[in-house]
Amino acid sequence: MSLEIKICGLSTAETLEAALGAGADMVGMVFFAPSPRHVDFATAAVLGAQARGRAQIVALTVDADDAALAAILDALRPGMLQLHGRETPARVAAIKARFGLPVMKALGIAGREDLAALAAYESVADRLLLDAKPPRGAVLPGGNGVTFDWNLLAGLDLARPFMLSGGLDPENVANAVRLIHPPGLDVSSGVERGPGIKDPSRIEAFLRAARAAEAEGGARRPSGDTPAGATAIGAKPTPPSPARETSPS
Ligand SMILES: O=C(O)c1ccccc1NCC(=O)[C@H](O)[C@H](O)COP(=O)(O)O
Repeated sequence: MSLEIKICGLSTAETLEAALGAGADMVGMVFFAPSPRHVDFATAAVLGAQARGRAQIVALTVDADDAALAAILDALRPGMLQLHGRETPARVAAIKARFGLPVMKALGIAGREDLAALAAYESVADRLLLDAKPPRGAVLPGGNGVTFDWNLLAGLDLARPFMLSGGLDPENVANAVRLIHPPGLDVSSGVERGPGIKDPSRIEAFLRAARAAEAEGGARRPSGDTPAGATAIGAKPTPPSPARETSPS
């Protein structure tokens, strides 16, 4: 399976077009009012029509109830739901049963202990999004531009595909691909020129860098086979790049 790349938090026709034109596999729209990337239903309907048939459309929600989910689905008509709140495995299963869409569950990773939650979710979700845990005091559960120690995922072998997420950008994504060979990548802040303001040139640069690293390293390797240029898996943890200064507007 080739590397799947999601550009998240798109909110304008111009930046959505940049992501689609640059070959994004998935495009995410955020339905979370405190986010600078939040889209209203009218905008969602327009962006959904623009993206349909060109990439997987992902609706991103946070602890939304069934009525809110139904309204979002009616507006955006997504192909996938991303649950980025405290949804339990049972809630994930209930949403799948109720709405009949593939579900990607986001999980926050800060330390090895956070990997314990993966098993319960990989049995109910179609895909996992492994994001950095929000920094203390963060307003948003995601989209914070913060990385975590990617070495924590060395040799990770899940029953479901996962997307590496959190603080990725055009400058660091190649190393993430070489180190982890993730099945998927997800980015939001790292392709913006300010909170919620996507930058077409950074979207294009991110996709270009990720695809080049994928071509260089090929498909996912068994653990222990570290390609040249990458930090040896299991070596001294790669210090996360400094959290980007992002503050929700
Ligand atoms: O992006 C947001 O504003 C957001 C708000 C509330 C919940 C989740 C949110 N984003 C989820 C994503 O999938 C982001 O792409 C992911 O957290 C990575 O963000 P970043 O570190 O900025 O690349």
